[in-house]
Amino acid sequence: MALPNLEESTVEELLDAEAHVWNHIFSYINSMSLKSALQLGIPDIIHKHGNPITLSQLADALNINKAKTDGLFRLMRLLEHSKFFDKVKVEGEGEEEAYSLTRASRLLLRDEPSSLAPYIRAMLDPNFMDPFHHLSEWLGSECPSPFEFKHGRSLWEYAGIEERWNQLFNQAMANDAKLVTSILVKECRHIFQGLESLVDVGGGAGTVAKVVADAFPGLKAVVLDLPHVVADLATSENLRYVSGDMFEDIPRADAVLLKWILHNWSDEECIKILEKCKEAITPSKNNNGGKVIVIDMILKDEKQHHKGTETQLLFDVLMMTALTGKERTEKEWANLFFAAGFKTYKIHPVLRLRSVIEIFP
Ligand SMILES: C[S@@+](CC[C@H](N)C(=O)[O-])C[C@H]1O[C@@H](n2cnc3c(N)ncnc32)[C@H](O)[C@@H]1O
Ligand SMILES: O=c1cc(-c2ccc(O)cc2)oc2c(O)c(O)ccc12
Repeated sequence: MALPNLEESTVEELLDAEAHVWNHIFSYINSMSLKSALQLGIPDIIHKHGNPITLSQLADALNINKAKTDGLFRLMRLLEHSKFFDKVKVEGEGEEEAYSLTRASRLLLRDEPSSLAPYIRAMLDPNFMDPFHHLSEWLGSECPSPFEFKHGRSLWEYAGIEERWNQLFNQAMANDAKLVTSILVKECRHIFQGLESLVDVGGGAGTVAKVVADAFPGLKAVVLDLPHVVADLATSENLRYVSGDMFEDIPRADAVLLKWILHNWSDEECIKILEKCKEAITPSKNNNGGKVIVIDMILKDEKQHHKGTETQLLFDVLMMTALTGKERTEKEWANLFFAAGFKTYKIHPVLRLRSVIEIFP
């Protein structure tokens, strides 16, 4: 195939290439505009207003400097373009326009059970974004990750000493867990039905374990996580926290859950974790147990130009930047499962970009 040559390109092709570069350079303005809208509380204000809100009503509610109303208009115009807000006609003097929420901005509401607001706040915090400035230097270094290159210690060590960072990270994870679990208990009942015990390894604050234990009476859940995550969390009737290290010991149970764990780690580390999980599971007593349940992405074939491919590739670079992990294709997953001694697996592609994978010894 001939290489694209700028001298032989049409004007149209040249300008397309320039726009492509500009969009990539400035895509952070999308993130920062979203962050500002959240900081200002715009989604909550529109929601509280009850009806679509005009620009002047929004400016009044925000109590901004009135001379900056045009700035607010321009911020809203970009976010409307990115489908965070809709503009609708309202009755009034003349044909006034007003902003309403979209499904995406409903996910930013403070009191929405599946709100992603804390997730956005964490991920767009300068401390979280810093390691991405060091990707190229890291490639020439001996350091395990750009995160460690920037912060001088691994993500888990850093979380153990930087309490504000730890809180932001755990809240972001709990945020995602809420959204995922609301889908899991609807779409994946057959995976949990009949289990009497479940260990959520690296289960964070216990968001998933709590909802699953409540949704399946008779199931007792244990959350295993590092001391700085679970130290102060209270045990309840069907949920217990264990502080420990999954590379050392995992409490025994009918099934083990690994949500957003394996993509944090290298192949060698994953095999060690999976071997520990295999030791922990009680062979099935015909109660649907004796398995490990993995929730992670399965990389789509890049050549198919699947709509979610970009998101999956972004997560892959995220895992490389934050930790020593990666996103994996089905073949790469299968290799890990077999290397750890598992015999079969079953994929349930119920979460669009992520899958629930049951693996059996
Ligand atoms: C990406 S978070 C996922 C949290 C949760 N599973 C979820 O999806 O919301 C990874 C979790 O693994 C925990 N973790 C890291 N190293 C661990 C270890 N050696 N033993 C147990 N948990 C660990 C972290 O503290 C963190 O809570
Ligand atoms: O969504 C995330 C984000 C991170 C993350 C981002 C930026 C940093 O400087 C550190 C970490 O880490 C995640 C993670 O480890 C995971 O398993 C799932 C999601 C995310």
